[in-house]
This record gives sequence, structure tokens and C-alpha cells, in this order.
Amino acid sequence: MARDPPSMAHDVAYRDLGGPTARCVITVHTDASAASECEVFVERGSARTSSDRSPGTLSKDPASTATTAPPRVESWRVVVRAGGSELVVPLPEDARGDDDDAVGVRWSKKTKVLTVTAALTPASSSTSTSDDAASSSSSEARVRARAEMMWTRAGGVALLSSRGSETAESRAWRETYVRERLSDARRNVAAALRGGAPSDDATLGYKPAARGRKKDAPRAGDKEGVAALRRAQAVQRALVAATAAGTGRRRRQITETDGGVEPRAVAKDDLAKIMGREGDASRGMKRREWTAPSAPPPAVADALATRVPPRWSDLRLYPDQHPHLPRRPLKRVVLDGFASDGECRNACGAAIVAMEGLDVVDGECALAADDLAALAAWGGPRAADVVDALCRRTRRAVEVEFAEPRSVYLAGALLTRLTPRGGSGGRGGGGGGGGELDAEGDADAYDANAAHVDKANIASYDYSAVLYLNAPGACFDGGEFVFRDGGDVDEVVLPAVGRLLLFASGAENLHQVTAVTRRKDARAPAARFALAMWFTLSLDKGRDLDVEVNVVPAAVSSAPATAGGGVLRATELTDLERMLEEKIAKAKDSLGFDDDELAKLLSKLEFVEAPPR
Ligand SMILES: O=C(O)CCC(=O)C(=O)O
Ligand SMILES: [Fe+2]
Repeated sequence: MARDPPSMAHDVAYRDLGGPTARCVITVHTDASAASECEVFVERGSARTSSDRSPGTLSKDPASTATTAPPRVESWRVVVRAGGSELVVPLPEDARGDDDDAVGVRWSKKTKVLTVTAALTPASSSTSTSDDAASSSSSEARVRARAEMMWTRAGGVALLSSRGSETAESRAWRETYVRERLSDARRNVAAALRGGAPSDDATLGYKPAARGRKKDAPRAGDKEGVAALRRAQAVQRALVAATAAGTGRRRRQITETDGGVEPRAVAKDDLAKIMGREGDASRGMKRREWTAPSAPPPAVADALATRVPPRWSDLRLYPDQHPHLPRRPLKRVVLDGFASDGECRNACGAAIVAMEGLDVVDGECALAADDLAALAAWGGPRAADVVDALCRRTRRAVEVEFAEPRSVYLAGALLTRLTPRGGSGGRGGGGGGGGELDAEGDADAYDANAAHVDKANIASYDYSAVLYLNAPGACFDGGEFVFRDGGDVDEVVLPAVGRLLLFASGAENLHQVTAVTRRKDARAPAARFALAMWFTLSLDKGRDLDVEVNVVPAAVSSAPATAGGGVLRATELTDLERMLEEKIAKAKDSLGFDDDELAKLLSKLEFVEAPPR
């Protein structure tokens, strides 16, 4: 039966972000019934020919998004098509998208609202006369060198080979990456320094150092919610006390051959389910599987029996204490080869670039990775693509591994970078109970090294997943994941490139991460990268990866900045240098470089193209 073409009411808002950049938000209300009915194009130039058109089809599968190299940009407009309707939103004559800019597209099935977000700079600030070209070119080299240094300092060591030297592959990748992401870094640094820290406004809603842990915390007025969380955290404290590190704890290295769990090939059927439409069933994914303790340590059991009201089944602690609830699996799983080396490198690179300008607290920098539009704005479209694919694959792995018949939703994702903590180790490793709530329901700063229960901090978390993007050795020491079980056993999982760790988020999985340290002979700063993901069975607490689409069209990437094109202006570069200098000074503190070391590094690096070896 023929349907009327969907209607498309829309409005356009421009927001000044300070400096030369403005944000354009196009909100389209449509009665299209599915995201797949909508297409979004960014059109460049005045003529509408196929070569002028960079299609960014809003589809369920980001990989299917086609790209054509856009021509030189004169003007541009956004075209939205749904069914038989077409909406053309011309952007102001004097505006153009930043080179390499990310245009975010978000479709909400619930509200049928399509949001297109783009950052714009006035055309006048990006054109330059040919007189500028020469100075532009040498300044660009300087900025490149600085950007590369920043990259290295920020953790580019992730890409070193085990011998401590950079691999040819990673060098090629880094060079491309730095070139492609220079403008992102520039924007990030500018945003970061404008107000000390990036504001919400400058980051498409991305909250820099908020670890995502508070988003589900009850408000001060929500007495019951606060009380429930306090009870949860009381148990977390009891668990931490009952398994306190120190005397007599035994370490079991789960991922080592000696005394560990034997890895086995993942069955073909499971592999096909986990990889989904990504195919590639030829990859050598291996699984280790073992169990979490089925009962709490006696001291905790006592505390539960006397202090915890029965209705506190919210935390769904040990399943055998709550027989009326579905049994939660006690399984712990490690999947090796879950992500490819390339995916891990890209995710690391995304983290490195997107973390420019973000706060580092006790050596940890965390970046919300579940808001793809924000991630794209910070790390570039490729960042969003790779993280999106990894989250979707992880969701499938959770379903397969835990034979979970219910729908599993993504509740949160963080890209994390752990570097050595300053001073004498601070609060690290002592088990302070990460992210505790105060009376108002406010969480303390999360402490990456404290023993904690994920569900005691965010009640809606049901499954936890950590994908390791780099490994100890060349890059860092320490940074082990430790399950702190009753019975005096510590079960240790070592990070490895592409290794995924899965466990249920409840109290049977008290865990912590040991401090990241720098090797004595290390030539580069230590940094441990991971993508942590949490899944929930509550629809209203998570994002349905099957329904909601949050795709950044690759279409908006454009030609790399060239001196001849006059894309970068000397005045802007001077600003950038100053900003980078400030950033370096900040990095100095967090990475523990002293002034001499830094001065040496700076003098060496001023005009070179390559980072230090
Ligand atoms: O990075 C890791 O290995 C685990 C991090 C973690 O436990 C968390 O973020 O909740
Ligand atoms: Fe955790």
C-alpha cells in the first residue's frame, strides 16, 4: 500500500563556540518509521553533480557508508531524504566545515528526531593569499612535529613493538593518523584551553573527566535510590575488608600457561554469532572460561544476613541467596583475538587524539565512548566507527557467552588511559571502594586502582566487559586486572592486545587494577589503554544497539590540509603552538617529566618531523 512521503519539519540553530568556530545543529522531526528510511548527504560546491556529493547513508551498518573524495569546498548544505521527501538545509554562504570535520548524525527511533550536528568556521578565516603559503607551510611542519610529539607523549608508545622500537606498520599508521587528525587535535586543544577544560558546549555533550559512573546515581531527593546505593556500597566495603590485600593472599595467573586456564578455540557457531555480519570467521579467537565464587566470604555473608534487608535484591548479589531471581551466571570469560591488532591500534589512536586536553586524575584519563557523535567530534569519524563496531561485537559476545536470553543493552563505555600516578602512589591499590556516594548521592572521584564492584556504583550494570588495546612490556608495567575473591585468592588477568574480559557486574566479581608503572629502561612514557563497556538488561538504562542508530558518515572527511590550499593560517598556528606548549607543561606534571628532560625533548623536537626514538 502506498504511503504518503514522510513529513520533515526542521529547525536550524547556530551556536557560537567562541573563537572562529560555530556549531550548527539541524533538528529534523520526521514521521519516517525507521532510520533506514533516512539518508543524509553533505553536499559541497554549488553544482549538484554526483562528484559533488558525499553520501553518508544513515544505515544500520556503518561499514556500508560509502565515501567519495569531496571537491574543493566552496559552500555546502545538508540534504536529508526520508521516503519520497527531501529536505535541503543550506549552510551560510560564509561558512564551511572544518577540514576533516566530523558531522554527527543521530536518529532517535523513539522521538523520530534526526539530529545533524556540524562545526563550522567562517570561510574568511580559512582562506589565505599565496603570500601566506610559504610561512603556512613551515609553520605547518612545526605544528606537525609538535603534534607528533604530543602524540608520543600522550601514549603513542602503545604502538611500539616489544623491542621498544616503533614498528613500520605503526609508523605508517601514525603518520596518516597525525596528518588526518591534526585539525581534530587543534580543535580539541583550543576547546580545552578556552575554559581550562572542554565545556559541554564545545564537545557535543561529552563530559571530560566524568567517568560515566554518576549518570545513574540517584538524586539527593531520591531517598530510596540513595539508600539502595548506600546498602550496595556497604556490601562493597564489607567485601573489600574481607579480601584485604596483604598477608597470605595467593595469586593465580589466569592468562599464563603456568597454573592458568587452558585456552580453547571458540566454536565455529559461536564465532559466527560473535562476529555477526562482520564475517571473518577465520580469525583465531580463543576462549578461557572459569567461574566466580558462588558464595560470599563468611564475613560478608554474616553482614548480609544481619544488616541487609531482603528487598535489597536490587544488587542481585549471590544468586543462591535470592532463589526467586533468575540465576546470574558465575562465569568469567577471556576471549583472545576478539579484536584485531588494527582495530586496537585505531582505538588507541582515537583515544590518544581524543584525550588531548582532557583532565588526568591520578594518572587516569577516561573518555565517554558510548556517545558516538561526541567521540567523532573529539577523535574523528574513524574513532566513532571502530568503537561502535567493538561495542556491538562485545554485546554479541555477552549474549553468546552468558547464553543470555533477554535483550542486552549498552549502558556505558569508556576509553581509558592509565599512566603512572604522581607522587608516592596516592590512594592506589588500597581498596578504598571506588566511587562511593556521599549523603547527597554524589560520587567521589573514581579511583582506577581501588577494589570495587561495578554494580555497587551503577546499579543498572549487569555485565561488564574490558577490551585491552595494548599490553604490558614495551609500553608499561603493572596494570593487571585482579579479581579479589574470598578464600584469599587473587585471580590475575593480564592485558593483551585484542583480549576481551567478560564477567557479571555483581558482587561476586570484586575487582581492581594494579598500578601502572614505568619500566626502568623505558624510552617513552607508560600508558595502558582499554575500552571498558557495561551492559544492562533494563531498556531504560541502556542503548539498544539494534534499534538506535548513531552513525557518523565517513562522507564528511575531506582532502588533507595542504599549504597550497591555504587551509592553516599562521596566526592560528601560533595560537596552536602556544596551546600545545601549555598542554606539554600540563603533560609534564602528569607524566612526571622534570624540566631538564622536557627542555631536552623540546629542543630536539622543535623542527623535526618524527618523534623521538
Ligand atoms: O581497566 C580494567 O582492566 C578494568 C577497569 C574497571 O574495572 C572499571 O572501569 O570498572
Ligand atoms: Fe570495574
